[in-house]
Amino acid sequence: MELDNKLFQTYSLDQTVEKQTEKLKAISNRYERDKKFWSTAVNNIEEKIKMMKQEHSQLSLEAHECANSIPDLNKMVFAVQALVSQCEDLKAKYSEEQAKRRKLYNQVQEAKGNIRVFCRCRPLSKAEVSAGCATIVDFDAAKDGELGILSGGSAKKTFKFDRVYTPKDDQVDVFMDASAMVISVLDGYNVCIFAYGQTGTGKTFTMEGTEQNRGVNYRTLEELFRISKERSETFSYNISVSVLEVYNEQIRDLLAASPTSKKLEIRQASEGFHHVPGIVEAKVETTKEVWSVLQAGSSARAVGSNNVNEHSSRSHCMLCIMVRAKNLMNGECTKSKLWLVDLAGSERLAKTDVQGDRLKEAQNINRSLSALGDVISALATKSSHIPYRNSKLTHLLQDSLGGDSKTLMFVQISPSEQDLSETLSSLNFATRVRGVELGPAKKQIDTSELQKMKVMLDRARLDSRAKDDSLRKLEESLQNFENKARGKDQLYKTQQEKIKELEGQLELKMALHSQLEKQLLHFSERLKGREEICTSLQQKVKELENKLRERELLESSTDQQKVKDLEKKLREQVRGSESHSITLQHKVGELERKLKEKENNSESLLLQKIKELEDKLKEQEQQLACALTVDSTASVRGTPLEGRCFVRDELMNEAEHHILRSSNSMNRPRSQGSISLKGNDSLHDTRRKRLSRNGETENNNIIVSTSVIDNKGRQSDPPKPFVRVTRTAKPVTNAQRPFTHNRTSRDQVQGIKEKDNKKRIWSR
Ligand SMILES: Nc1ncnc2c1ncn2[C@@H]1O[C@H](COP(=O)(O)OP(=O)(O)OP(=O)(O)O)[C@@H](O)[C@H]1O
Repeated sequence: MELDNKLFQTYSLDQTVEKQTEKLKAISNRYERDKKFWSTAVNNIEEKIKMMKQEHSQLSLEAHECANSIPDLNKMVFAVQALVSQCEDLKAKYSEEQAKRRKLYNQVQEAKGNIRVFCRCRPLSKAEVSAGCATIVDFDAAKDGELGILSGGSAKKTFKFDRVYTPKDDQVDVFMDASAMVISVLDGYNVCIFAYGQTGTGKTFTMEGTEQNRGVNYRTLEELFRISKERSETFSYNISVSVLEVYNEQIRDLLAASPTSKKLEIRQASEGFHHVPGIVEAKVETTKEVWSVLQAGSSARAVGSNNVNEHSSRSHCMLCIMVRAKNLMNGECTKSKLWLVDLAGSERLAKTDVQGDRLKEAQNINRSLSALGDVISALATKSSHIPYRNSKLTHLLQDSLGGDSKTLMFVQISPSEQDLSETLSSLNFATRVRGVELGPAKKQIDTSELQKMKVMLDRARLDSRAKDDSLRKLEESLQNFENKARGKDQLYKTQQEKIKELEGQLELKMALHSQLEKQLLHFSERLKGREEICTSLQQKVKELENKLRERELLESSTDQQKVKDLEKKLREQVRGSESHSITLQHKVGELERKLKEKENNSESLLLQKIKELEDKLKEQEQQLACALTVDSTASVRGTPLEGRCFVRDELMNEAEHHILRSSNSMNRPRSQGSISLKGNDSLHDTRRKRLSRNGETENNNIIVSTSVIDNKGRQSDPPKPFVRVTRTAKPVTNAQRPFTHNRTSRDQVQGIKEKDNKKRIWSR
């Protein structure tokens, strides 16, 4: 019990310890989790505080800056307003100045003459030098635009031009003077630059040039792009290029992808604007594109010709640069043309020298060049009719030659004495051209753009309104900025408050953290104490278990020994009882036999006794009858009839018992008396001994013997109240059973016999 108690206590202690450990584990886990959480939270808060402090300092700086910058901003706004108004004024002044500049420029141009002639003399070619050709050109007064031709040895013929270029002057020098004329096309004037002269005098060299020494064409376009870029804020330009060739009075598009048989004709689209429908207008935006376009035209010119130089000298190469300009300030749109023409060779061919196609070519060239001369003559004489349509060349140049346009002529001459006549002829033609007085150039305003200009004007108004709005918005944004600054101040204050709150929270959490650590230490100490108790208890339990095992071992060995001894004794007793039962059975058999004999002898004696008893009975009946008469008188006094009957029955029973007792007393001493003396007593003794040892009573055993086997000899289930008895009765050996069984059967037989005797007695 102690062990059990101890075990139970240890078990309960274990359980409590386990629970406590679990609780402690949970607490420690929770603590660890909380610790981690709080440490991360603390770190986060610290970082946030740092960030907020930084933000705070930044915000405070910004707020200070904002506060400081408010008067500056006000100043800036005023300055911006002033600048806007100044800008408007400047724009107006600029446009006025531009107009004035253009007017003055044109006046200068007009003063110089709208047709300007530059004379350029090529150097002697190698062939000419090797041939020992002498130079007939005098460049002494070239800077003053004077050129002397030494015709024969006598006299020097002088020619005056706008510029005279010596063979030493390069392409840059030539273009520098031409560029002023070129810029006019961007201002909306039609311009024509053409090179006139004898074959091989350097027309193509001046206009096209080479890749290393690029000519007027390329440099013109380059300059146009440069100036258009410069003016990109005030003007937008759209530049396109067409390359044509007039050969044998036929126009050929040199930029066309494939040569067509269809003849290109000149059409008048509007007043002062002629064009060739169907020609390619290549839009160029870079100088690289220009060069590729010019190269394409140059290569196309050579197609179908055996001798490139010959072909180029027999056709007019015309480069048309179309400029669409838009003044972004006033919305003025212009559409102007710049013709750059490399004319065919101007040499006069003798009719007898050439025939056939060559003659036709020469005639066509002469016709076109004389048409050009006629046009110039007409322009010089201010004729009402200018014969532009006499040739394709003049027809194409109609818009850009004379009238409202500006013209520049390069008269190319050879220095060689061999080409003297042709040089003089060219110089005379050039002098004639230079003598032409043109009226003031007229700007080619694009009338179709008038509507657009109106729209532009409206847009400009809208823009000015939008600017006003933007100014208002600027003011509003300034106010917003001020408000933001105030809001930032407010935010700064709230953030400071938040920081304080967070610091307080942090302190609280730190205190909680330290408290939790203390709790953890306390719990860990308790846990250690419990663990020590637990280990000591476990040791005790182990000791007790060992003791218990030892005891169990000892007890089991002694019990086994006892059981073995008892078994031995029991076996011996069983053997003794078996031998005894066998002797008893023998005795019973003898007794039964003797009984039968005695029954036979006693029957006569019984009959006598029965008679005696009958007599006695009769006497008693008589006495009873007398007594009944006495009782009848007594009944009158109140004795119940039932009571009398009872007395009678009692008497009868008594008589019966007497008879039975007598009969038994006669039978039993002989039949059962010896058994009770010898067999039963000894059996009872042994049984009593066994029962007394087992703690049972004799009666119980009797009950067992009667309860286990019924009258019919069948074994029935024992009644429930005797369950314990039947269990204790089990050790009864098999040797005893026949005895009990015999005894009961014998009792039954005895009972039956007694009943028969009674019946017999009563029947008698
Ligand atoms: N100013 C110059 N400096 C150096 N060389 C020049 C100059 N002018 C012309 N030449 C050279 O003279 C030669 C003939 O020139 P170019 O072909 O330009 O003459 P052209 O008048 O165009 O002839 P064509 O009428 O046959 O076309 C070329 O080889 C060219 O390089």
